[in-house]
Amino acid sequence: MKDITRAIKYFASYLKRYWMSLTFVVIVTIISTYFQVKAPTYMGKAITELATYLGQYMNPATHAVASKTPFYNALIAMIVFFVLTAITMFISSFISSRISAQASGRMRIGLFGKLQRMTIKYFDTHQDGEILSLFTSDLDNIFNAMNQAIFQLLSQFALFVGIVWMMFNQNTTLAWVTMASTPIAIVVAWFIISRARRFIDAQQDATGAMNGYINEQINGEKIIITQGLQAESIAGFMPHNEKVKEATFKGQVYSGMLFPLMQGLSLLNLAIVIFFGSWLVVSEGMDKAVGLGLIVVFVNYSQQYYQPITQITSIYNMLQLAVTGARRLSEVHEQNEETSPESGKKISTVQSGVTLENVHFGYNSEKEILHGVSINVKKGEMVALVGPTGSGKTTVMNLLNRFYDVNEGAVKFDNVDVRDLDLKSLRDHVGIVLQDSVLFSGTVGDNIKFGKPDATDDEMIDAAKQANIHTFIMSLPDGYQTNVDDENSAFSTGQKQLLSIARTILTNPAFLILDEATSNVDTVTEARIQAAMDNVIAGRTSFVIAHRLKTILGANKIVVLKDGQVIEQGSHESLVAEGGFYSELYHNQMVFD
Ligand SMILES: Nc1ncnc2c1ncn2[C@@H]1O[C@H](COP(=O)(O)OP(=O)(O)OP(=O)(O)O)[C@@H](O)[C@H]1O
Repeated sequence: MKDITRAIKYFASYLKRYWMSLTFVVIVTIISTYFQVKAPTYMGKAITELATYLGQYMNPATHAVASKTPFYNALIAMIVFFVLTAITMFISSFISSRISAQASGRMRIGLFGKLQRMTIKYFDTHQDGEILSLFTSDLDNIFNAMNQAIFQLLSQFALFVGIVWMMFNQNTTLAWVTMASTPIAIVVAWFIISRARRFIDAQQDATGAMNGYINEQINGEKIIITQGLQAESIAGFMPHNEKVKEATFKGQVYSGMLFPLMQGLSLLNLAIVIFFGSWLVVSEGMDKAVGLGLIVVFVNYSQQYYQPITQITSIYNMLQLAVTGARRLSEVHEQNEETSPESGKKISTVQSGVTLENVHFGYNSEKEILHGVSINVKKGEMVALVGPTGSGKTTVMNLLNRFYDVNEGAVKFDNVDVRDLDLKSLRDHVGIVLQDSVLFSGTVGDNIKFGKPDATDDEMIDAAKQANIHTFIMSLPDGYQTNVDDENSAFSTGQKQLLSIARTILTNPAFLILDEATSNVDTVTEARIQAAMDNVIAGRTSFVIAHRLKTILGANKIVVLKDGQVIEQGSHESLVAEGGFYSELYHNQMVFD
């Protein structure tokens, strides 16, 4: 019930701007239903008039006065009503499709916009596939429901009410006879739908598990090939496929049963209606022509009567999926967004330095990761952070850029707490080169200009030269115009890092964070990256997280982090002389290098 309230709120928030169009759809649907349920009465009238005409025509006494005009009039009225039904249905379906497309378009924009305002925590705690499925399966389910189910629900409900109303208007006894089998129809439809739904749910679960397996195997394809495990991989796939096949088949069997069964029930009902109708006509001594007309009218209503029951029960599944989708999207919209203070201080450069003051931090309340960390980076200095894996180096970087807020203590730029700084201004002046460099679709030039789209070509080339990547770019078929998606220009990890350094150089950040930018590359590329890093660091206040200690020998200060605490800090020489943890780390690495 909570889900339904949430879904209604979600739909209402997007649909309220279309209230005029929606009201129009409701009115047109009611008019359309009126035409649809009224048409059979003219069909009945046409039959009555035809029977009357034939009676008069056959009788020599009335032969001369027999006229087909009333029959033709009723026939024309019937056709007009059928045509009007079709036209109004088309209008209503056209407008509701437009509303659905526009509303789901807005939902998509709303979701994408929301994601752009979300905290890093959200992305750290949700898988890519999970986020992507909000756009693919959830929004699709919502669109389908809005486009088909809601319109269907409205029109079928109106049809049901209209038919019942018209039947009672025409003949109460026959109306009850037609409706007598309703409970059976509802129970049958409900049983089949709930069985089918169980298998459809099982099918979705099995498909999810199968996709997970495929994803894992594709990611590990290199290991599978090198270890010759292809046959095992296929063997592991088989049970997943089998489960999907079974559940799909059973689901289809049940949902496929619904229409034939309802059709059968409807035909049985038709026979009952004809039987009782004829009995009624005879027992009430009705006029032959009127009685015939009445039976024709009820034959028609009885056929139409089952349609809403079948349709409404069969769209239940679609509605259920849309309710789930709306709940999942509402949950995203309820997530915290990044906050920037009302009139946050703006920064343009680093005047005195960047400091962490007695910082305590944990990603969640159960586990503290940093326990009172204090680091001071003076203006123009390069400070390097080293420490074993899991010691909290990346966490420090996350706090410097305000991806997360500290629990205790403070991160300060020129003695101003980052929480008091304008967030955009902070991000504009902090440049980051991450461990995994990402290229966006577009050209090499677009990628370098990503952070500063209005940069001139000369500025772009200058940044690429400083990043040691210009010569490589010029060797590509289209130089800076080369598309990064082009399969002939696949970029190595090192080249991606150099492009990412060029991108950072172009934004000319006041404070620079380099996160393990030299891991995963060969020694030649490492030397090029080192030179590029030296260029980007020169004259800037910077903070480097490095695993390869020789890349940070020139740092003004090295801070050693262990288990979330600073255990040593000083210059390379002084730390080596101290003979502590750093000294041991350095000598161990020198052996391997
Ligand atoms: N998003 C997160 N949510 C919860 N815990 C996290 C998150 N990111 C990191 N951690 C935990 O915080 C601790 C410090 O991780 P961090 O990534 O800062 O270490 P690191 O020194 O950068 O390690 P490495 O050298 O391996 O990159 C680890 O115990 C890790 O499991």
